[in-house]
Amino acid sequence: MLVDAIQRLGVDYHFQEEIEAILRRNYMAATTCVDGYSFYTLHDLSLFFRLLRQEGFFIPADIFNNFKCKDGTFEGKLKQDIRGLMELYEAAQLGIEGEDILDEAAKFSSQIVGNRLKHPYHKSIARFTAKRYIRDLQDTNGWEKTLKELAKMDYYVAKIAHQHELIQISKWWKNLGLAEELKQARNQPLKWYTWSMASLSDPSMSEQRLELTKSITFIYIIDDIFDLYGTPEELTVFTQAIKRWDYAAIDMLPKPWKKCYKALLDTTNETCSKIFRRHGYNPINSLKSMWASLCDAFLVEAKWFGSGHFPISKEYLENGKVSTGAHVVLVHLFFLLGINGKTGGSFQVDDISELISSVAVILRLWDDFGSAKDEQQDGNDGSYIDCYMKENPGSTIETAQEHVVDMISSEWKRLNKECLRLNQNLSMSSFTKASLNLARMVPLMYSYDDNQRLPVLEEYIKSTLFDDTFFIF
Ligand SMILES: CC(C)=CCC/C(C)=C/CC/C(C)=C/COP(=O)(O)OP(=O)(O)O
Repeated sequence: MLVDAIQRLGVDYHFQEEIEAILRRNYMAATTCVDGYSFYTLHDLSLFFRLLRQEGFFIPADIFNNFKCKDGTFEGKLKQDIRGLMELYEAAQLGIEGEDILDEAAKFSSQIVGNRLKHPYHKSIARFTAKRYIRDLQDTNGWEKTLKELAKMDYYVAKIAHQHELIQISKWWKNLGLAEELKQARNQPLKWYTWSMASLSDPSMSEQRLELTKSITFIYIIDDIFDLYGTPEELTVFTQAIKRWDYAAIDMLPKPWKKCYKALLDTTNETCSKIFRRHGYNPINSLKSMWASLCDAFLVEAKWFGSGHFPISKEYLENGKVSTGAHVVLVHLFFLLGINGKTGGSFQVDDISELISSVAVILRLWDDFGSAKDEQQDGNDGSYIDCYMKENPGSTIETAQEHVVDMISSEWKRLNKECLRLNQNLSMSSFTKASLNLARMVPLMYSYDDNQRLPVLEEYIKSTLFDDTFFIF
Protein backbone atom coordinates (compact mmCIF):
# COMPACT_ATOMS: atom_id res chain seq x y z
CA MET A 1 0.00 0.00 0.00
CA LEU A 2 2.92 2.30 0.64
CA VAL A 3 4.29 1.68 -2.87
CA ASP A 4 0.86 2.31 -4.34
CA ALA A 5 0.45 5.57 -2.43
CA ILE A 6 3.90 6.76 -3.51
CA GLN A 7 3.08 6.03 -7.15
CA ARG A 8 -0.35 7.55 -7.01
CA LEU A 9 1.06 10.73 -5.53
CA GLY A 10 3.43 10.91 -8.49
CA VAL A 11 6.57 10.95 -6.33
CA ASP A 12 7.78 7.44 -7.19
CA TYR A 13 10.69 8.70 -9.24
CA HIS A 14 12.40 9.56 -5.92
CA PHE A 15 12.21 5.94 -4.77
CA GLN A 16 12.79 3.81 -7.86
CA GLU A 17 15.41 1.55 -6.32
CA GLU A 18 13.49 1.04 -3.10
CA ILE A 19 10.28 0.23 -4.96
CA GLU A 20 12.10 -2.23 -7.18
CA ALA A 21 13.64 -3.95 -4.15
CA ILE A 22 10.31 -4.21 -2.29
CA LEU A 23 8.50 -5.63 -5.30
CA ARG A 24 11.29 -8.07 -6.13
CA ARG A 25 11.26 -9.35 -2.55
CA ASN A 26 7.49 -9.84 -2.63
CA TYR A 27 7.64 -11.47 -6.04
CA MET A 28 10.29 -13.95 -4.91
CA ALA A 29 8.39 -14.74 -1.72
CA ALA A 30 5.08 -15.34 -3.47
CA THR A 31 6.44 -17.34 -6.39
CA THR A 32 8.65 -19.60 -4.32
CA CYS A 33 6.05 -20.35 -1.66
CA VAL A 34 3.87 -23.38 -2.58
CA ASP A 35 0.67 -21.79 -1.39
CA GLY A 36 1.77 -18.45 -2.82
CA TYR A 37 -1.41 -16.43 -3.14
CA SER A 38 -4.14 -18.29 -1.28
CA PHE A 39 -4.13 -16.13 1.84
CA TYR A 40 -4.56 -12.84 -0.06
CA THR A 41 -7.82 -10.90 -0.03
CA LEU A 42 -9.20 -9.76 -3.39
CA HIS A 43 -7.95 -6.26 -2.70
CA ASP A 44 -4.45 -7.31 -1.75
CA LEU A 45 -4.04 -9.82 -4.54
CA SER A 46 -5.24 -7.32 -7.15
CA LEU A 47 -2.93 -4.63 -5.85
CA PHE A 48 -0.03 -7.08 -5.70
CA PHE A 49 -0.71 -8.20 -9.28
CA ARG A 50 -0.88 -4.67 -10.65
CA LEU A 51 2.17 -3.30 -8.86
CA LEU A 52 4.29 -6.22 -9.97
CA ARG A 53 3.15 -6.20 -13.58
CA GLN A 54 3.65 -2.45 -13.81
CA GLU A 55 7.27 -2.96 -12.88
CA GLY A 56 7.83 -5.85 -15.31
CA PHE A 57 7.38 -8.87 -12.99
CA PHE A 58 5.15 -11.39 -14.71
CA ILE A 59 2.39 -12.68 -12.47
CA PRO A 60 -0.06 -15.01 -14.26
CA ALA A 61 -3.66 -13.81 -14.51
CA ASP A 62 -5.02 -17.16 -13.39
CA ILE A 63 -4.17 -16.30 -9.78
CA PHE A 64 -7.62 -14.74 -9.79
CA ASN A 65 -9.17 -18.20 -10.24
CA ASN A 66 -9.16 -18.40 -6.44
CA PHE A 67 -12.09 -15.99 -6.48
CA LYS A 68 -14.20 -17.95 -8.93
CA CYS A 69 -16.97 -20.44 -8.31
CA LYS A 70 -17.09 -23.90 -9.84
CA ASP A 71 -19.19 -22.60 -12.76
CA GLY A 72 -16.36 -20.23 -13.72
CA THR A 73 -18.00 -16.97 -12.65
CA PHE A 74 -16.72 -14.62 -9.99
CA GLU A 75 -18.13 -15.38 -6.54
CA GLY A 76 -21.37 -13.50 -5.81
CA LYS A 77 -20.23 -12.48 -2.33
CA LEU A 78 -17.47 -10.36 -3.88
CA LYS A 79 -20.18 -7.87 -4.85
CA GLN A 80 -20.10 -6.59 -1.28
CA ASP A 81 -16.35 -6.02 -1.42
CA ILE A 82 -16.25 -2.59 -3.08
CA ARG A 83 -12.66 -1.93 -2.11
CA GLY A 84 -11.56 -5.28 -3.54
CA LEU A 85 -13.54 -4.77 -6.74
CA MET A 86 -12.03 -1.34 -7.33
CA GLU A 87 -8.56 -2.84 -7.09
CA LEU A 88 -9.58 -5.76 -9.31
CA TYR A 89 -10.64 -3.31 -11.99
CA GLU A 90 -7.31 -1.49 -11.72
CA ALA A 91 -5.47 -4.82 -12.02
CA ALA A 92 -7.47 -5.80 -15.09
CA GLN A 93 -6.01 -2.81 -17.00
CA LEU A 94 -2.66 -4.59 -17.11
CA GLY A 95 -4.00 -7.46 -19.18
CA ILE A 96 -2.40 -8.80 -22.30
CA GLU A 97 -4.05 -10.58 -25.23
CA GLY A 98 -5.72 -13.87 -24.38
CA GLU A 99 -6.18 -13.18 -20.67
CA ASP A 100 -9.96 -13.53 -20.73
CA ILE A 101 -10.12 -13.73 -16.98
CA LEU A 102 -8.99 -10.09 -16.77
CA ASP A 103 -11.65 -8.99 -19.27
CA GLU A 104 -14.23 -10.80 -17.15
CA ALA A 105 -12.78 -9.18 -14.03
CA ALA A 106 -13.00 -5.71 -15.58
CA LYS A 107 -16.60 -6.31 -16.64
CA PHE A 108 -17.65 -7.83 -13.32
CA SER A 109 -16.11 -5.08 -11.22
CA SER A 110 -17.17 -2.18 -13.44
CA GLN A 111 -20.81 -3.31 -13.39
CA ILE A 112 -20.78 -2.87 -9.64
CA VAL A 113 -18.59 0.15 -9.05
CA GLY A 114 -18.93 1.72 -12.52
CA ASN A 115 -18.83 5.42 -11.84
CA ARG A 116 -15.88 5.32 -9.54
CA LEU A 117 -13.71 3.69 -12.15
CA LYS A 118 -13.56 6.21 -14.96
CA HIS A 119 -9.87 6.83 -14.49
CA PRO A 120 -7.96 3.64 -13.70
CA TYR A 121 -4.48 4.34 -12.41
CA HIS A 122 -2.70 2.47 -15.22
CA LYS A 123 -4.31 4.65 -17.88
CA SER A 124 -4.06 8.00 -16.08
CA ILE A 125 -1.38 10.63 -15.63
CA ALA A 126 -0.28 10.33 -11.99
CA ARG A 127 0.26 14.05 -11.32
CA PHE A 128 -3.23 14.76 -12.58
CA THR A 129 -5.04 12.16 -10.48
CA ALA A 130 -2.76 12.72 -7.47
CA LYS A 131 -4.88 15.60 -6.22
CA ARG A 132 -7.99 13.47 -5.97
CA TYR A 133 -5.95 10.74 -4.33
CA ILE A 134 -4.43 13.09 -1.80
CA ARG A 135 -7.88 14.30 -0.86
CA ASP A 136 -9.08 10.74 -0.28
CA LEU A 137 -5.96 9.48 1.48
CA GLN A 138 -6.71 9.10 5.15
CA ASP A 139 -5.15 11.88 7.16
CA THR A 140 -3.49 10.13 10.01
CA ASN A 141 -0.28 10.92 11.78
CA GLY A 142 1.52 8.05 10.07
CA TRP A 143 3.31 7.70 6.78
CA GLU A 144 0.29 9.01 4.87
CA LYS A 145 0.79 12.44 6.39
CA THR A 146 4.50 12.49 5.55
CA LEU A 147 3.81 11.38 2.00
CA LYS A 148 1.18 14.07 1.54
CA GLU A 149 3.70 16.70 2.58
CA LEU A 150 6.22 15.29 0.14
CA ALA A 151 3.67 15.18 -2.68
CA LYS A 152 2.74 18.83 -2.15
CA MET A 153 6.34 19.95 -2.16
CA ASP A 154 7.04 17.84 -5.18
CA TYR A 155 4.09 19.34 -6.99
CA TYR A 156 5.46 22.84 -6.40
CA VAL A 157 8.98 21.97 -7.49
CA ALA A 158 7.58 20.45 -10.68
CA LYS A 159 5.24 23.38 -11.28
CA ILE A 160 8.06 25.92 -11.07
CA ALA A 161 10.23 23.84 -13.42
CA HIS A 162 7.36 23.53 -15.92
CA GLN A 163 6.54 27.23 -15.84
CA HIS A 164 10.17 28.07 -16.48
CA GLU A 165 10.38 25.60 -19.36
CA LEU A 166 7.18 26.91 -20.90
CA ILE A 167 8.72 30.38 -21.00
CA GLN A 168 11.84 28.96 -22.65
CA ILE A 169 9.83 27.07 -25.27
CA SER A 170 7.64 30.08 -26.01
CA LYS A 171 10.74 32.22 -26.56
CA TRP A 172 12.34 29.58 -28.76
CA TRP A 173 9.17 29.31 -30.83
CA LYS A 174 8.82 33.09 -31.16
CA ASN A 175 12.45 33.49 -32.19
CA LEU A 176 12.04 30.92 -34.96
CA GLY A 177 9.54 33.32 -36.56
CA LEU A 178 7.56 30.48 -38.14
CA ALA A 179 4.17 31.72 -36.96
CA GLU A 180 4.54 34.81 -39.17
CA GLU A 181 5.78 32.75 -42.11
CA LEU A 182 3.07 30.06 -41.92
CA LYS A 183 0.06 32.07 -40.80
CA GLN A 184 -2.51 29.29 -41.14
CA ALA A 185 -0.47 26.76 -39.21
CA ARG A 186 -1.22 26.07 -35.55
CA ASN A 187 0.46 28.27 -33.00
CA GLN A 188 0.10 26.31 -29.76
CA PRO A 189 3.40 26.01 -27.85
CA LEU A 190 1.53 25.32 -24.61
CA LYS A 191 -0.19 22.28 -26.12
CA TRP A 192 3.05 21.00 -27.66
CA TYR A 193 4.88 21.39 -24.36
CA THR A 194 2.06 19.63 -22.50
CA TRP A 195 2.86 16.33 -24.25
CA SER A 196 6.44 16.45 -22.92
CA MET A 197 5.38 17.65 -19.49
CA ALA A 198 3.06 14.64 -19.17
CA SER A 199 5.60 12.22 -20.53
CA LEU A 200 8.58 13.11 -18.34
CA SER A 201 7.47 13.86 -14.80
CA ASP A 202 10.85 14.14 -13.10
CA PRO A 203 11.47 17.90 -12.66
CA SER A 204 15.19 17.43 -13.28
CA MET A 205 14.55 16.31 -16.87
CA SER A 206 14.24 19.83 -18.12
CA GLU A 207 16.56 19.51 -21.11
CA GLN A 208 14.85 16.31 -22.28
CA ARG A 209 11.39 17.90 -22.05
CA LEU A 210 12.51 20.96 -23.99
CA GLU A 211 14.16 18.96 -26.78
CA LEU A 212 11.19 16.60 -27.01
CA THR A 213 8.82 19.57 -27.31
CA LYS A 214 10.84 20.93 -30.20
CA SER A 215 10.40 17.71 -32.17
CA ILE A 216 6.66 17.70 -31.38
CA THR A 217 6.40 21.32 -32.56
CA PHE A 218 7.77 20.38 -35.97
CA ILE A 219 5.39 17.41 -36.25
CA TYR A 220 2.44 19.76 -35.84
CA ILE A 221 3.85 22.41 -38.17
CA ILE A 222 4.85 19.99 -40.92
CA ASP A 223 1.46 18.26 -40.56
CA ASP A 224 -0.13 21.65 -41.23
CA ILE A 225 2.13 22.28 -44.21
CA PHE A 226 0.90 19.02 -45.71
CA ASP A 227 -2.75 19.49 -44.75
CA LEU A 228 -3.13 23.18 -45.55
CA TYR A 229 -0.50 24.48 -47.88
CA GLY A 230 0.90 22.37 -50.66
CA THR A 231 -0.10 20.57 -53.83
CA PRO A 232 1.06 16.93 -54.00
CA GLU A 233 3.84 18.02 -56.37
CA GLU A 234 5.13 20.70 -53.99
CA LEU A 235 4.88 18.31 -51.06
CA THR A 236 6.87 15.71 -52.99
CA VAL A 237 9.65 18.28 -53.32
CA PHE A 238 9.44 19.03 -49.59
CA THR A 239 9.73 15.30 -48.82
CA GLN A 240 12.73 14.97 -51.13
CA ALA A 241 14.39 17.89 -49.36
CA ILE A 242 13.83 16.24 -45.97
CA LYS A 243 15.40 13.05 -47.31
CA ARG A 244 18.45 14.98 -48.55
CA TRP A 245 18.86 16.67 -45.13
CA ASP A 246 21.13 19.27 -46.64
CA TYR A 247 21.05 23.06 -46.25
CA ALA A 248 21.60 23.33 -50.02
CA ALA A 249 18.15 21.79 -50.51
CA ILE A 250 16.58 25.03 -49.21
CA ASP A 251 16.80 26.37 -52.77
CA MET A 252 14.34 23.68 -53.94
CA LEU A 253 11.58 24.93 -51.65
CA PRO A 254 8.88 27.58 -51.97
CA LYS A 255 9.71 30.65 -49.89
CA PRO A 256 7.35 30.14 -46.92
CA TRP A 257 8.76 26.65 -46.29
CA LYS A 258 12.45 27.58 -46.39
CA LYS A 259 12.52 28.87 -42.85
CA CYS A 260 10.74 25.81 -41.47
CA TYR A 261 13.12 23.46 -43.26
CA LYS A 262 16.18 25.29 -42.00
CA ALA A 263 14.77 25.46 -38.46
CA LEU A 264 14.10 21.71 -38.48
CA LEU A 265 17.68 20.94 -39.52
CA ASP A 266 19.16 23.43 -37.05
CA THR A 267 17.01 22.18 -34.18
CA THR A 268 17.58 18.47 -34.84
CA ASN A 269 21.33 19.00 -35.17
CA GLU A 270 21.37 20.94 -31.87
CA THR A 271 19.34 18.23 -30.14
CA CYS A 272 21.84 15.66 -31.41
CA SER A 273 24.75 17.71 -30.04
CA LYS A 274 23.06 17.82 -26.63
CA ILE A 275 22.47 14.07 -26.69
CA PHE A 276 26.10 13.54 -27.69
CA ARG A 277 27.33 15.73 -24.82
CA ARG A 278 25.15 13.89 -22.31
CA HIS A 279 25.35 10.31 -23.55
CA GLY A 280 28.32 10.19 -25.94
CA TYR A 281 26.21 9.14 -28.91
CA ASN A 282 25.00 11.09 -31.94
CA PRO A 283 21.64 9.76 -33.17
CA ILE A 284 21.35 12.02 -36.24
CA ASN A 285 20.98 9.16 -38.74
CA SER A 286 18.09 7.58 -36.86
CA LEU A 287 16.36 10.93 -36.43
CA LYS A 288 16.80 11.88 -40.09
CA SER A 289 15.24 8.62 -41.16
CA MET A 290 12.27 9.16 -38.78
CA TRP A 291 11.60 12.59 -40.29
CA ALA A 292 11.83 11.11 -43.80
CA SER A 293 9.32 8.33 -42.96
CA LEU A 294 6.97 10.89 -41.41
CA CYS A 295 6.99 13.04 -44.56
CA ASP A 296 6.51 9.95 -46.73
CA ALA A 297 3.42 9.06 -44.68
CA PHE A 298 2.09 12.62 -44.84
CA LEU A 299 2.62 12.56 -48.59
CA VAL A 300 0.70 9.30 -49.02
CA GLU A 301 -2.23 10.89 -47.13
CA ALA A 302 -2.03 14.09 -49.17
CA LYS A 303 -2.19 12.08 -52.38
CA TRP A 304 -5.04 9.86 -51.17
CA PHE A 305 -7.22 12.69 -50.05
CA GLY A 306 -6.21 15.04 -52.85
CA SER A 307 -7.51 12.45 -55.31
CA GLY A 308 -10.62 11.52 -53.28
CA HIS A 309 -9.31 7.96 -52.95
CA PHE A 310 -10.22 5.99 -49.82
CA PRO A 311 -7.77 3.25 -48.90
CA ILE A 312 -8.98 0.16 -47.06
CA SER A 313 -8.90 0.63 -43.32
CA LYS A 314 -5.89 -1.68 -42.79
CA GLU A 315 -3.83 0.20 -45.35
CA TYR A 316 -4.97 3.54 -43.93
CA LEU A 317 -3.93 2.51 -40.41
CA GLU A 318 -0.51 1.21 -41.45
CA ASN A 319 0.26 4.61 -42.93
CA GLY A 320 -1.75 6.49 -40.30
CA LYS A 321 0.44 5.09 -37.54
CA VAL A 322 3.49 6.74 -39.03
CA SER A 323 1.66 9.99 -39.77
CA THR A 324 0.92 10.43 -36.05
CA GLY A 325 4.56 11.34 -35.55
CA ALA A 326 4.82 8.77 -32.75
CA HIS A 327 7.93 7.26 -34.35
CA VAL A 328 9.65 10.64 -34.44
CA VAL A 329 8.74 11.39 -30.82
CA LEU A 330 9.55 8.02 -29.29
CA VAL A 331 12.86 7.67 -31.09
CA HIS A 332 13.83 11.16 -29.85
CA LEU A 333 12.77 10.04 -26.38
CA PHE A 334 14.81 6.84 -26.65
CA PHE A 335 17.99 8.82 -27.35
CA LEU A 336 17.23 11.74 -25.03
CA LEU A 337 17.01 9.22 -22.18
CA GLY A 338 20.27 7.63 -23.33
CA ILE A 339 18.68 4.19 -23.48
CA ASN A 340 21.09 2.58 -25.93
CA GLY A 341 23.99 3.61 -23.70
CA LYS A 342 22.29 2.60 -20.45
CA THR A 343 21.50 -0.86 -21.78
CA GLY A 344 25.08 -1.27 -22.98
CA GLY A 345 23.88 -1.16 -26.58
CA SER A 346 21.70 -4.24 -26.09
CA PHE A 347 18.56 -2.23 -26.89
CA GLN A 348 18.42 -0.45 -30.23
CA VAL A 349 15.66 1.48 -31.97
CA ASP A 350 14.45 -1.73 -33.67
CA ASP A 351 13.68 -3.22 -30.27
CA ILE A 352 11.10 -0.56 -29.53
CA SER A 353 9.26 -0.79 -32.84
CA GLU A 354 6.33 -2.82 -31.41
CA LEU A 355 5.91 -0.38 -28.55
CA ILE A 356 5.98 2.55 -30.98
CA SER A 357 3.44 0.83 -33.18
CA SER A 358 1.00 0.35 -30.28
CA VAL A 359 1.31 3.93 -29.03
CA ALA A 360 0.88 5.14 -32.60
CA VAL A 361 -2.29 3.09 -33.14
CA ILE A 362 -3.79 4.45 -29.91
CA LEU A 363 -2.97 7.99 -31.04
CA ARG A 364 -4.23 7.54 -34.60
CA LEU A 365 -7.53 5.97 -33.55
CA TRP A 366 -8.22 8.62 -30.91
CA ASP A 367 -7.21 11.38 -33.29
CA ASP A 368 -9.65 10.09 -35.89
CA PHE A 369 -12.42 9.41 -33.39
CA GLY A 370 -13.72 12.89 -32.81
CA SER A 371 -15.05 15.20 -35.46
CA ALA A 372 -13.72 18.37 -33.87
CA LYS A 373 -10.43 19.77 -35.05
CA ASP A 374 -8.14 22.54 -33.99
CA GLU A 375 -6.74 22.72 -37.48
CA GLN A 376 -8.17 25.17 -39.98
CA GLN A 377 -9.44 22.43 -42.23
CA ASP A 378 -12.73 20.71 -42.79
CA GLY A 379 -11.61 17.28 -41.75
CA ASN A 380 -10.46 16.51 -45.29
CA ASP A 381 -7.44 14.53 -44.21
CA GLY A 382 -9.46 11.34 -43.80
CA SER A 383 -10.13 9.16 -40.83
CA TYR A 384 -10.08 5.51 -39.86
CA ILE A 385 -13.82 5.67 -39.18
CA ASP A 386 -14.51 6.89 -42.75
CA CYS A 387 -12.46 4.06 -44.25
CA TYR A 388 -14.10 1.48 -42.00
CA MET A 389 -17.61 2.62 -42.86
CA LYS A 390 -16.91 2.61 -46.61
CA GLU A 391 -15.60 -0.92 -46.27
CA ASN A 392 -18.53 -2.14 -44.15
CA PRO A 393 -21.62 -0.80 -45.91
CA GLY A 394 -24.15 -1.79 -43.21
CA SER A 395 -22.22 -0.02 -40.46
CA THR A 396 -23.31 3.15 -38.69
CA ILE A 397 -21.13 5.78 -37.05
CA GLU A 398 -21.99 4.17 -33.69
CA THR A 399 -20.95 0.66 -34.70
CA ALA A 400 -17.78 2.03 -36.28
CA GLN A 401 -16.97 3.90 -33.07
CA GLU A 402 -17.63 0.78 -30.98
CA HIS A 403 -15.23 -1.11 -33.21
CA VAL A 404 -12.60 1.58 -32.69
CA VAL A 405 -13.07 1.47 -28.90
CA ASP A 406 -12.44 -2.30 -29.01
CA MET A 407 -9.36 -1.77 -31.14
CA ILE A 408 -7.96 0.77 -28.67
CA SER A 409 -8.56 -1.65 -25.83
CA SER A 410 -6.74 -4.47 -27.69
CA GLU A 411 -3.88 -2.14 -28.51
CA TRP A 412 -3.45 -1.33 -24.81
CA LYS A 413 -3.06 -5.07 -24.18
CA ARG A 414 -0.31 -5.25 -26.80
CA LEU A 415 1.31 -2.22 -25.24
CA ASN A 416 1.16 -3.84 -21.78
CA LYS A 417 2.82 -6.96 -23.17
CA GLU A 418 5.59 -4.96 -24.82
CA CYS A 419 6.23 -3.01 -21.62
CA LEU A 420 6.44 -6.27 -19.66
CA ARG A 421 8.99 -7.56 -22.17
CA LEU A 422 11.09 -4.39 -22.30
CA ASN A 423 11.01 -3.91 -18.52
CA GLN A 424 12.92 -7.16 -18.11
CA ASN A 425 15.85 -4.83 -18.58
CA LEU A 426 15.73 -2.36 -15.70
CA SER A 427 17.32 0.43 -17.75
CA MET A 428 14.34 0.43 -20.09
CA SER A 429 11.87 1.45 -17.42
CA SER A 430 12.38 5.22 -17.77
CA PHE A 431 11.55 4.83 -21.46
CA THR A 432 8.50 2.58 -21.03
CA LYS A 433 7.13 4.88 -18.32
CA ALA A 434 7.53 7.98 -20.48
CA SER A 435 5.92 6.17 -23.44
CA LEU A 436 2.97 5.00 -21.33
CA ASN A 437 2.47 8.56 -20.17
CA LEU A 438 2.18 9.68 -23.80
CA ALA A 439 -0.45 7.00 -24.45
CA ARG A 440 -2.27 8.09 -21.29
CA MET A 441 -2.25 11.68 -22.50
CA VAL A 442 -3.97 10.86 -25.80
CA PRO A 443 -7.60 10.90 -24.54
CA LEU A 444 -7.02 14.30 -22.91
CA MET A 445 -5.69 15.69 -26.17
CA TYR A 446 -8.63 14.53 -28.26
CA SER A 447 -11.71 14.72 -26.01
CA TYR A 448 -13.35 17.70 -27.68
CA ASP A 449 -16.66 18.96 -26.33
CA ASP A 450 -19.47 20.44 -28.44
CA ASN A 451 -17.82 23.85 -28.31
CA GLN A 452 -14.62 22.52 -29.90
CA ARG A 453 -12.83 22.87 -26.60
CA LEU A 454 -10.81 20.35 -24.67
CA PRO A 455 -12.12 20.71 -21.10
CA VAL A 456 -10.13 17.84 -19.56
CA LEU A 457 -6.92 19.04 -21.15
CA GLU A 458 -7.64 22.56 -19.89
CA GLU A 459 -8.17 21.20 -16.41
CA TYR A 460 -4.94 19.22 -16.57
CA ILE A 461 -2.92 22.23 -17.75
CA LYS A 462 -4.48 24.47 -15.14
CA SER A 463 -3.88 22.00 -12.36
CA THR A 464 -0.28 21.19 -13.34
CA LEU A 465 0.98 24.57 -14.41
CA PHE A 466 -1.11 27.31 -12.89
CA ASP A 467 -3.06 26.09 -9.88
CA ASP A 468 -2.06 27.44 -6.46
CA THR A 469 -4.82 25.83 -4.45
CA PHE A 470 -3.07 22.54 -3.86
CA PHE A 471 -2.61 23.19 -0.16
CA ILE A 472 -6.31 23.66 0.47
CA PHE A 473 -7.76 20.26 1.31
C1 LIG B 1 1.24 9.53 -28.20
C2 LIG B 1 2.44 10.29 -28.68
C3 LIG B 1 3.61 9.54 -29.19
C4 LIG B 1 2.42 11.63 -28.60
C5 LIG B 1 3.53 12.51 -28.93
C6 LIG B 1 3.11 13.80 -29.46
C7 LIG B 1 2.70 13.76 -30.90
C8 LIG B 1 3.28 12.78 -31.83
C9 LIG B 1 1.87 14.64 -31.28
C10 LIG B 1 1.43 14.74 -32.67
C11 LIG B 1 -0.03 14.50 -32.79
C12 LIG B 1 -0.54 14.69 -34.18
C13 LIG B 1 -1.07 13.50 -34.91
C14 LIG B 1 -0.54 15.90 -34.71
C15 LIG B 1 -1.10 16.18 -36.03
O1 LIG B 1 -2.23 16.94 -35.93
P1 LIG B 1 -3.68 16.32 -35.72
O2 LIG B 1 -3.83 15.85 -34.33
O3 LIG B 1 -4.67 17.31 -36.14
O4 LIG B 1 -3.64 15.06 -36.67
P2 LIG B 1 -4.08 14.82 -38.19
O5 LIG B 1 -3.76 16.05 -38.97
O6 LIG B 1 -3.25 13.64 -38.60
O7 LIG B 1 -5.53 14.52 -38.13
